[in-house]
Amino acid sequence: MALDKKLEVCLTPALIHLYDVEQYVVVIIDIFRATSSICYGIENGAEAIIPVAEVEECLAYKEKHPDYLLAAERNGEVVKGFDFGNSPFSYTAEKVSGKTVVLTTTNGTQALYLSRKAKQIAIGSFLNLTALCNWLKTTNENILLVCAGWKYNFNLEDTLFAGAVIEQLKGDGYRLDDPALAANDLFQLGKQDIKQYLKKTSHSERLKQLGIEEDIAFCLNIDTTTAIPVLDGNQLIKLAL
Ligand SMILES: O=C(O)[C@H](CS(=O)(=O)O)OP(=O)(O)O
Ligand SMILES: [Mg+2]
Repeated sequence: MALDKKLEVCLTPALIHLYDVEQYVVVIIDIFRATSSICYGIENGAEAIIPVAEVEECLAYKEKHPDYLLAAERNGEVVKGFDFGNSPFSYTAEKVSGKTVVLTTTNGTQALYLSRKAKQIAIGSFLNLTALCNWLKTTNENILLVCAGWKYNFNLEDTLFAGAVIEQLKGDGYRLDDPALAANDLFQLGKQDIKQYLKKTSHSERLKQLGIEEDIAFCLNIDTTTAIPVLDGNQLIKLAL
């Protein structure tokens, strides 16, 4: 089979300048917790989630749209005065159905901003893993998996998830780069028990100290949703299939 499409991994947003993102469908990955919460919110009927890089940008939206919900998180905590932060439990149908949410987080929304010129941007998490992969297979495009990492550094959970995506796509005519091969090798190490394997991550430790271990377990549930959030203009909406 001719390997005519690229399947690559950007291990941290600090490396995004190495890629010509316009040539790729980009998948943003921030397992703990931004992209898991976005997938859950869109699945639960949020009309749109508007990702912004800075807290101040959230506030500017509220002036024009008093009905929007404002979500802001920094260093794992809800920013004072905001409706909620980055916990998936804030994105239930009761809270977000029919609503537009403006969201800024420490890592995930930064990765999104830096990838904004991509051919198309989709949001990935363990929650929508198989739905995402099935759709990616139909795009017939080069794919770049962008790991949000932690403060521009590498992290295990986002890379392992990239490896899980590669597991479903490899063999479909993609040419993998070395980061993609490494991510898939990491997935082989952790796949028997992902929750156990990722217990050692520094982010699990941070969230545990904040008393939000349930968020970690929730973000590692596999295939509990099917919605694929995609960027349309400046907002994330459910991809119409
Ligand atoms: O809210 C989170 O889980 C993290 C916070 S941090 O990594 O501890 O700063 O933000 P995210 O943008 O979802 O990685
Ligand atoms: Mg994160």
